[in-house]
Amino acid sequence: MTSIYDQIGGQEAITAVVDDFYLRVLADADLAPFFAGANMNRLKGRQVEFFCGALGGPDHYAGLSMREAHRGRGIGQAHFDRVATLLSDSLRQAGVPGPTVDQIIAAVAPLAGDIVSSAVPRA
Ligand code: HEM
Repeated sequence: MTSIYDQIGGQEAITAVVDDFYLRVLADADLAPFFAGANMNRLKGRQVEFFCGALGGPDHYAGLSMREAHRGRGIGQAHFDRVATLLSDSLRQAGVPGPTVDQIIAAVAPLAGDIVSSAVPRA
């Protein structure tokens, strides 16, 4: 069976989606503060590698585990859900078919267990 990675256009497509995704994240007043001081180019590179591996493509991800990367950042479930919504918007914008978008969001949803560390979303 063709991987989601191949279906959506491989690394080039994922790079475009990740670029668009972080534009949306940084434009969101609730999410932007989490990324103050982040090296966005490095983060984008890691995110592209992470998604390539997670969606069935080549796995060159050498970054931190999801738990290590997000520990102590006070990320609530509402923040996670907002990030998932923006990712979904970027995927649709890139022309990824709805059912495939749903599959991708379903694949990342369980990561909340490692990423969310605060029950109460930060105001
Ligand atoms: C689908 C969910 C998510 C995935 C797949 C993901 C993936 C990643 C990856 C791959 C890294 C880089 C780790 C490294 O440097 O080795 C990272 C870092 C980070 N993530 Fe996430 N993340 C997700 C959700 C979130 C959410 C919901 C927030 C906050 C609202 C967030 C905030 C951050 C921050 C602040 C960093 C560190 C940036 C830096 O200073 O380098 N992430 N994430």
